[in-house]
Amino acid sequence: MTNISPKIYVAGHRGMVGSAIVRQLLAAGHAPENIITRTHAELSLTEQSAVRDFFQAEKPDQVYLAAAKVGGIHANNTYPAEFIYQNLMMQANVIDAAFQSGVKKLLFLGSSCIYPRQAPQPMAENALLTGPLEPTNEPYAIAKIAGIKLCESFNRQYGASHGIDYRSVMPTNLYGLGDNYHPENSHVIPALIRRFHEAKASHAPKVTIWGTGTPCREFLYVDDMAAASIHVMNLEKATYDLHTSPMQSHINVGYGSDITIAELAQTVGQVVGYQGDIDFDSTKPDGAPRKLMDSSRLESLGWQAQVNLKDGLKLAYQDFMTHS
Ligand SMILES: NC(=O)C1=CN([C@@H]2O[C@H](COP(=O)(O)OP(=O)(O)OC[C@H]3O[C@@H](n4cnc5c(N)ncnc54)[C@H](OP(=O)(O)O)[C@@H]3O)[C@@H](O)[C@H]2O)C=CC1
Ligand SMILES: C[C@H]1O[C@H](OP(=O)(O)OP(=O)(O)OC[C@H]2O[C@@H](n3cnc4c(=O)[nH]c(N)nc43)[C@H](O)[C@@H]2O)[C@@H](O)[C@@H](O)C1=O
Repeated sequence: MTNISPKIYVAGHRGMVGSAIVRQLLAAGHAPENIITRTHAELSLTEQSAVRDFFQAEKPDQVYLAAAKVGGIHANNTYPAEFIYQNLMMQANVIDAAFQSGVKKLLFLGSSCIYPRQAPQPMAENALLTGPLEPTNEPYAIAKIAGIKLCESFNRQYGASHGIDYRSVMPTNLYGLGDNYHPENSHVIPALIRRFHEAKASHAPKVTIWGTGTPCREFLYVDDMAAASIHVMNLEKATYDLHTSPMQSHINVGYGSDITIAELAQTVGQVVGYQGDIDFDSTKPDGAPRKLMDSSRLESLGWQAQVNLKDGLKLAYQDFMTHS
C-alpha cells in the first residue's frame, strides 16, 4: 500500500501534467495538506535564492518536477533562448535546493526530444547522446538532457552518503485536460482541436495543417503520464536500479504506437465533427520525422498506457469546450 505520509512538492501544479499528478495523489489518499504547491507568481523557479528559501522553509520529502517552459514546434523554434535558459535555471535551482534541504526522492520530467533526430525507431533509452538533435527544439532538448545528468550526477556523488534517489522520466507528446490551446504556441493536438472547432463553427471549407503531414508522432493522454510518474517515483530502489544504470537512469513513457500527422488531423476532424477538407502548408516545419518511444523498460517495471487516442481526444475536446 502507498505510504500516505510524505510531504510532496509538485512543481508546475497548474500545468497539464502537474495538475494531473495532484489529482491522482489526492485520489490515492494523500492528505491535501501534505501536497505542497506554489504558483509561478508566488515562486518563480528561475530565481535561485527564492527557490532555496522555499525548500528550506517547506522541507518536502518528495518532489515532482513538472514545471518547465513548454510549447510546440513553433514556440520552440521562435523562442529558443527562453526555452534553454528558463529550463536550465528551473531544474538546476530545484534539484540543487531539493538536495540542500534534504529531499530524498525527486522525479524530473524530460521529453522524447532528448533523442537524436535520426535515432533508430523505436527509440530506447540507450539512444541518448548518440547523434545530432532535431534543430527545431535542440535548445529545449539540451536543457532536458542536462536535467537527466543533474539527477544522475547528484545520485552518483551523494546517493550513498545522503540516501538520495533522483529519477527521470521522458514523456512522449502529451495531450489532455488542462492543455494549452494557443493557436500558435501549443502542441499539435490542442492546436488542431481549436482549429477544427473554429472551422466547424464558421463553416470554413478547409483546415490547413502545418508541414507535410508525413511526420509520425506518438501521443499519450495526460492521466497516463501522471500515473506513470507516480509509479516510477514509488518503485523500490532495488527494482529501479535493476532496470537502469547510474549513467543511464532515465525511463521512457510512451503510448506504444504512433500515427502520421495527416492521420491525426483526420481523427481530430472526426472527433470535432468537422466535415470540410484538410490541406497542408509545407512552408511550416515538420520537425523530427518520427519519434516513437521504446517503452519496454517501463513496461517491464509494471506500467502500461490505458487511454487510447480516440477516447483521449474525446476527453480533450470536452475539456476545450468547457474552457473555451
Ligand atoms: N506537453 C507535452 O506534450 C510534453 C511535456 N513534457 C514535459 O512535461 C512537463 C509538464 O509539461 P506540461 O504540464 O505540458 O506543461 P505546462 O505548460 O502545462 O505547465 C508547466 C508549468 O510550469 C510552470 N512554470 C513555468 N515556468 C515557471 C517558472 N519560471 N516558475 C514557476 N513555475 C513555472 C507553469 O506555470 P505558469 O503557467 O504559471 O507559467 C505551469 O504550471 C514539463 O517538464 C514538460 O517539458 C514532455 C514531453 C511532452
Ligand atoms: C513534445 C514535443 O513538442 C515539440 O515537438 P513536436 O513533436 O514537433 O511537436 P508539435 O506538437 O508542435 O508538432 C508535431 C507535428 O505536428 C505538426 N503540426 C501540424 N499542424 C500543427 C499545428 O497547428 N501546431 C503544431 N504545434 N504542430 C502542428 C508539426 O509541424 C509537427 O510535424 C517540441 O518542440 C518539444 O516541445 C517536444 O518535446
